[in-house]
Amino acid sequence: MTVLGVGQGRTGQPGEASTAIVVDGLVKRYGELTAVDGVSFTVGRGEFFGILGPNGAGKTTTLEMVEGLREPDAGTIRLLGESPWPRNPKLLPRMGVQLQASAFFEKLSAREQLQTFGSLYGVGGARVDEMLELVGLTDKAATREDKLSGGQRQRLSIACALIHDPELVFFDEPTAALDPQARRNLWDVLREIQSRGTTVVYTTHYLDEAEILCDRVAIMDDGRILAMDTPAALVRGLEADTRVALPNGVLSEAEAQDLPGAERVQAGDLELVMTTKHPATLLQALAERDRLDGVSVRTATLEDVFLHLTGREYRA
Ligand SMILES: Nc1ncnc2c1ncn2[C@@H]1O[C@H](COP(=O)(O)OP(=O)(O)OP(=O)(O)O)[C@@H](O)[C@H]1O
Repeated sequence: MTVLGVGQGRTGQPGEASTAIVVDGLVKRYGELTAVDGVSFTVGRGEFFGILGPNGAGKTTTLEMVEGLREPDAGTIRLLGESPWPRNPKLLPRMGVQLQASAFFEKLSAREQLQTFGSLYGVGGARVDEMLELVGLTDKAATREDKLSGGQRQRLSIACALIHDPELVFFDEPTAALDPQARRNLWDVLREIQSRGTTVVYTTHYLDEAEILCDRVAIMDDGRILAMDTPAALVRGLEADTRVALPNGVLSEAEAQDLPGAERVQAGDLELVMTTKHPATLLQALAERDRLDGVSVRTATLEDVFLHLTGREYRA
């Protein structure tokens, strides 16, 4: 396992000032079950850090302990240099936690929800408008929260978590149960939040999404972190083959076998699949022969990393 040290993420500046979170040896038991089993990680300031894993991996329990909502059985947590447990009032203005949509105040419009949350921190007015704009809800400002779509409600709950301009925000599965388009819209919002310098810690069971959004990820299973690094480094560490496929009829099997870089060739019903450790060589050879029509290239993903780590297919 490769573990990046303090501040070696986006900031590249090692040292205490660049550290937002330090978690060491976290344990949580529910009766016989050890839901979180010795979890340690560090998040640098400004980093977008993802905790990934299938259902029941222990992501939410970990997040709730880090947020100060749940007491750990063992281990230590420092958030912005402070301990979040027992409830630490000094941290509250500096961190944001996305509440479940069910925690909205009843019968209020999107704008009123934000104003109400804002008033708890003494902010309002322009900041409310700015947040509506950030999450793309300006034209829904007057709409009651229970009349918003699932994606819009998620975006409103993200805006509520950000209303007081925290240094650090936590999102627990913000894109769960959204359709693909709504998920993508939310990715833009999450990226924008990060580009403003906010540290983001989020959980997801969508590995493809984490690969796109996160600076670093921790892959969890059965209460433990199995690997932690940038998505690219985790995938690179597999040294997996690249799969280059052409629709049938573009190239014969014999021609494919003669191509430089094509290590294995498999003729299927619909396509011819070549696997290679040298995709550039193989693609160049195909280009020279003018055989790139309909080509598809698949490199390894975090799902392959999960398979490699656990020996089983990833099931979100
Ligand atoms: N309050 C609780 N009491 C007893 N067991 C719990 C409690 N909360 C969680 N668990 C169990 O602890 C394990 C980890 O749950 P957790 O919710 O942290 O996982 P998760 O990775 O967030 O999963 P999901 O993606 O489904 O939310 C699961 O087996 C769950 O059933």
